[in-house]
Amino acid sequence: MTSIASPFAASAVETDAPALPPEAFRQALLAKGAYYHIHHPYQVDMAEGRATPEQIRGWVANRFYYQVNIPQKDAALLANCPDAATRRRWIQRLLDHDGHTDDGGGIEAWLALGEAVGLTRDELWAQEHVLPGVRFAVDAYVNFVRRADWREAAISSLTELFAPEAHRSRLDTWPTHYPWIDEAGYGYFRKRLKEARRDVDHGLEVALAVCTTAAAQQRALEILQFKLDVLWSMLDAMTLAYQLERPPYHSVTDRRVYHRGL
Ligand SMILES: O=C(O)c1cc(C(=O)O)c2c(n1)C(=O)C(=O)c1cc(C(=O)O)[nH]c1-2
Repeated sequence: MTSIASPFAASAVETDAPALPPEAFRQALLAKGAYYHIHHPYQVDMAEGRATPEQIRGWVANRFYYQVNIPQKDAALLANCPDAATRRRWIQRLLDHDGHTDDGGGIEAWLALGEAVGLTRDELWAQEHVLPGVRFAVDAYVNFVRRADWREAAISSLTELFAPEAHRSRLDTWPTHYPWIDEAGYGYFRKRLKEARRDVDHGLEVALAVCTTAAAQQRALEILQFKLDVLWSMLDAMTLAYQLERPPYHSVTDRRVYHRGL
C-alpha cells in the first residue's frame, strides 16, 4: 500500500519539528473529537429531548443528502486509488450504503428512518428540504475527495472515529425522548455501530502508515479539521432554518425557492 509515490508525503506544510511517535499521533487525531458535531447545540438539543418534530425531520431530511453522497465520495476515492488491495477493502463502504443481495444498505435504512419520523421517501429523494448550506458543505467534502490524493481522502473519513458515540447516544436517548418516532427507524444507527469501527481501523492504518513526518501529521490534522468543519457547518445551516426560523430567503418568502442541486 505504501509503495506508491505520494505527493502527500512531501506535504506543503513547513515545519522543523520532529514527527510524533505513532501512538502520540493517533492521540492527536483522537483529540480532534473535541470538535465533533455531537457537541453542536443542535445535536445536544436532539440528544437531550429538546428537539421538536420539525427539527428532527429537518435533520433527517438534510442528513439524507450526506447519506446519498457518501458512496459517491467513496467511489471517487476508489477511482483515484491505484492500489488493488486497498480498493478491495474500501469497496465494502459502497456496499454498506448502497446495499447488496440480502441487505438494503444504509441509504435504504435512512429512508426507513425518514418514514419513522414522518417524512415520505419521495420527499427525501426530491431533496426539497436540503438547505443550500448543507448542500455546499457536503459538496465540499465530495469535491475534496475527488481532487485529493487517495490517502488524504482516506484521512478525511476519520471523523468516523467519533461516530459510534453519536449513533449509540441516539439509540440510548431518542426512544425515551421521542416516543412518537417509530422504533423501526433506528436500524441505521445500529448498523453503523459495527461498520464504522471497521472503517476507522482501515482509515487509521492508512494515516499511521503515511504520516511519518511532522509536516504530513499536521496536514492530516488539518484535513480532519476540514471534515469537522463540514459536519459543523451542516448543523449551523439547520440551526438557522429550524431553530432560529431563518431559512434561506425568509425575509422575502416562506417558499423553499432554493435550488435542488445542479
Ligand atoms: O451520524 C453521524 O454522526 C455520522 C457521522 C459521520 C462522520 O463523522 O462523517 C458519518 C456517519 N454518521 C455515517 O453514518 C457514515 O456512514 C459515515 C461515512 C463517513 C465518511 O466520511 O466516509 N462519515 C460518516
